[in-house]
Amino acid sequence: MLSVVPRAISVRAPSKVNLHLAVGDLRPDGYHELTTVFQALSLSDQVDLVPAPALTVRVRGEGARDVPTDRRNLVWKAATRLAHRAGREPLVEISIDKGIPVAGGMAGGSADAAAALLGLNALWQLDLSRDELAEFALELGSDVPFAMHGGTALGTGRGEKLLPVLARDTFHWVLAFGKGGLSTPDVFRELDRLRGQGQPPKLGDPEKLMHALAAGDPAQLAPLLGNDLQAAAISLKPELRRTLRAGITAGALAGIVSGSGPTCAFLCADADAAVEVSTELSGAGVCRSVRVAYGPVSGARVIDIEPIVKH
Ligand SMILES: C[C@](O)(CO)[C@H](O)COP(=O)(O)OP(=O)(O)OC[C@H]1O[C@@H](n2ccc(N)nc2=O)[C@H](O)[C@@H]1O
Ligand SMILES: Nc1ncnc2c1ncn2[C@@H]1O[C@H](COP(=O)(O)OP(=O)(O)OP(=O)(O)O)[C@@H](O)[C@H]1O
Repeated sequence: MLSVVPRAISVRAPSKVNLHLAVGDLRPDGYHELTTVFQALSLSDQVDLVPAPALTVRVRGEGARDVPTDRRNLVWKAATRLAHRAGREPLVEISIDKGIPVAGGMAGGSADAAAALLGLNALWQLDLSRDELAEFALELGSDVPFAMHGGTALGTGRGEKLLPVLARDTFHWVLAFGKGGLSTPDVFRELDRLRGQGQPPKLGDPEKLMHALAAGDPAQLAPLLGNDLQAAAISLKPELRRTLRAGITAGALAGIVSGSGPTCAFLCADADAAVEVSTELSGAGVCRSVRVAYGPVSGARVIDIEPIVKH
C-alpha cells in the first residue's frame, strides 16, 4: 500500500487589526474581558517546518533580531506542547520568515504559533480537529485562536470566543510600523492606570460597525473604528498622535492604533487610494516603514507540502 508522509510543510499565517476593541474589567486571572472585531490582513508570516535531530527555531525578515529563538518563542512552546500531547519528541526545525512587525500590535507571534500548531498537526499526522487545536491555541496567547480562524470575527472573553462576522468585499489598509515596539501587558496596565484617573471613555457595542462591514462600505466603516487601548498606547508613545494625523492628511478615511500598538492602521477608500496614502506617508518621516495590506484573508493555512511516498 502507498502512504504519503509529509517531508516538509509551509504555512502562511495572517496579521490582524482590531476594527473595534472594547476593553472591559480586569478579571481575577489577570486578563481583561474584551469585545473585539478582528480582521485578518494579507500582511503575513511564513513558517516552514521540517523534521530535524533537535528542536530548532530560525527567524529572518522584519524585526528578526528582536525575536527569541529559544523556549521563549511561541513556536517553541507550540512544538513542545503538541509533542507532549502526542507522546513524541519535538524533533523539528521551524523557520519563520517575518513580514509582521515584532511587538507591533498585529499578533505576529500569535500568527507563528497558529502556523506551528497547524503545520505540526500535518507533519506529525496527529489528526487533531480545529477545536482541539483551538485549545492549544488559547494556552499560547489570546490572539492565537483568531490567527487560526481568520476572516472577520467577533471575539469575546479573552478574545478567544469567536463568531464569524459578514464582511462584504475587500477593505484596503495602509500600515505604519512604529519605531520600536510596545509590550502588550504594559499597554493594558497603562489603560487601567488612566481609567483609575477617570478617563478615557469606554467604547460602546460594535453593532453599527458590523452593519458597515456587511455593507462593504469603507466610508461608512471609517468613523466607527475604535480601540480602547489607543489612549494607553499614545500615553506610552506620544509620537503616535503625529503618525495618526499624517495618515489622515495623506488621504486615509480613518486611522487607529492596531491592538496594543504601536502600528497604526489606516483604512482607505480602495486599492489605488491605499497606494497613494502609503507613498505620501512614507515621505512624512513619522514612522519606521509603511506597507499596504488588504483584508479579510483566511486564517493560518498550509500552502505547501513536500511529500515522501512510502511503499
Ligand atoms: C491586544 C490584543 O492583541 C487584541 O486582540 C490582545 O488582547 C493581546 O493578545 P496577546 O498578545 O495574545 O496577549 P496574551 O499573550 O494572551 O496576554 C499578554 C498580556 O496582555 C494582557 N491581556 C491580554 C489579553 C486580554 N484579554 N487581557 C489582558 O489584560 C495581560 O496582561 C496578559 O498577561
Ligand atoms: N514568533 C514570534 N514572533 C515575534 N515575537 C515573538 C515570537 N515568539 C515570541 N515572541 C516575543 O513576543 C513579543 C511580542 O511579539 P508579537 O510580535 O507577537 O507582539 P504583538 O504583535 O504586539 O502581539 P499582539 O498583537 O498579539 O499583542 C516579542 O517582543 C518577542 O519577544
